Amino acid sequence: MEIVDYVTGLDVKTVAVATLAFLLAMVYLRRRKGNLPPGPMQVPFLGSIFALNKDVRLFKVCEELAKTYGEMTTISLGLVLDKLVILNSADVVHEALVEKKEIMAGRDTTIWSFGYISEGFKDIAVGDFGPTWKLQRKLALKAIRTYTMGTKLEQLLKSSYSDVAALLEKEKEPFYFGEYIHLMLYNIICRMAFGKSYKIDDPEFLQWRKLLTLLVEDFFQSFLPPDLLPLLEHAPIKRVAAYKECVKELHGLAYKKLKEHKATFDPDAPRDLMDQLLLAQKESEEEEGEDTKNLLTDTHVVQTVLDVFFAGTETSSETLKWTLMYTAAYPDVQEKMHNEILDVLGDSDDLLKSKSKLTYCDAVLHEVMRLRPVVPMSLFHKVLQDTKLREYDLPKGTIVTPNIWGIHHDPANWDSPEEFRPERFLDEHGNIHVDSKIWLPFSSGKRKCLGEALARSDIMMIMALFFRDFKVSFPPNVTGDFEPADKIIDCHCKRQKLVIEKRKD
Ligand code: HEM
Repeated sequence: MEIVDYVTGLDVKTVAVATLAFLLAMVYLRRRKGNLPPGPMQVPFLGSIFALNKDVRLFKVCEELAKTYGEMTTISLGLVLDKLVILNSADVVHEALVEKKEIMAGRDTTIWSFGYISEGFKDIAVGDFGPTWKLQRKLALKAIRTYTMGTKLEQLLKSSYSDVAALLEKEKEPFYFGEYIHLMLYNIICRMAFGKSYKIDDPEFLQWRKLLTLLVEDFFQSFLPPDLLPLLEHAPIKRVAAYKECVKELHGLAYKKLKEHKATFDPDAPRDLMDQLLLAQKESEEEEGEDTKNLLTDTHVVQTVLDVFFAGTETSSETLKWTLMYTAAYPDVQEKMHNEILDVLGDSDDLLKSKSKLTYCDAVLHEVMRLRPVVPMSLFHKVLQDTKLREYDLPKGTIVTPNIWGIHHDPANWDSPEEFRPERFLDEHGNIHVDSKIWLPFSSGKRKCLGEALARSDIMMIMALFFRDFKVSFPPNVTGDFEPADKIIDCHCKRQKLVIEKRKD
């Protein structure tokens, strides 16, 4: 839809002239000269439109461009992002994100919609590198560890799983399985964040789900007019108003939770992630003095919890969806997983102990995440000081990102990369063997996914319970659609039906 369609009540000529003048000024100011890596032709305002319009999925386009431009490609997303350097080879990604990790740890804080939802980039995922981000990340990791290290995660996962398993058992015909996976992951995260056991039809739970799904599935899939021209934030544009309304509702829910938690907070008995963060806030004030007060304000606490929601639910649930798709397509793999789970876990429910012994299941998960990395272009990084990468100069402020999808599908890294072959992750003794330079679904370096341990524990435990109890297959005469959905930066599974039957053994 054209921007002008959104605008009501303004003289179109005035808007057009003002916009054009503003665009020209922006282009002039944002033009960066220098010795950047090569890339496809760019046109004013529209950037690399001719190369990018070949496929809506940026990761697919970048995979193709890498074949022409090699280890690094520079593209332009027009007015939103003038220059984006894509790192295509495993070696270059390592050099940039690991060897130069301090330099590559920034985030672009010019995108209006990200700034709006994060109340001025006060979260971890889009917050720029600096003392606040460091403290926030450290504390969030500490809080998350209280779940991954002990039995807490296992307990809340089991109860979310059993709610969903009861629903799955009722389904006799092929059905849209994705909804159930979503439900389970949202409920696990809600329980972890707020300690609240929602029933599946609880209005508050449904409200969380509705808002997060709307943001991730709709608003974050394209740029909003103020991302192109910040001034448009104040223009009467319907889509911007809808976004603001959605964010307002989300913040309303989150701050209500904060208020409830503060009113009943007991530092000796933290109940959930929000309490853990409040405790960390209190401790850091005591340990490091009043200075840290401004580093971890209530806004930071709320934003950290929202980060866990945003970053943790879609990613894990999409990974599980892909796992079900691949295991439906490879029944022999599924049987091997089932047998391993019976051997290791049996009828017991000691998931924590068993998880590390499920090596074949773990290899399957690695292979699914290689073939379908759900964040295939990572999150964009900002270069914090002038630097060189190979023969190219990357000035301070350049935006770079690893081409995770490309690296996972590159024949230079993987034998027959398009084949689903979990054994490639097993050594001759049957142990997991992973080269972290070429397997990077969680990215690498300073900004590496904060929730990797949590996601992997979560997914492995759900897999153990699910593949022990259920069998998954495609409906008769269906082979499954493995093409990622038409999303710009996410590798999501298309909505489709599966047959899920309770096992009798
Ligand atoms: C299968 C599941 C997941 C995948 C594939 C995944 C992948 C990623 C990737 C590729 C990034 C970008 C890293 C970069 O900028 O280089 C990221 C960032 C992040 N992830 Fe995950 N993620 C997953 C689950 C989770 C979970 C469960 C959480 C919850 C705690 C989480 C929290 C975050 C946060 C907070 C960041 C931003 C880190 C920062 O900027 O410092 N993720 N994730």
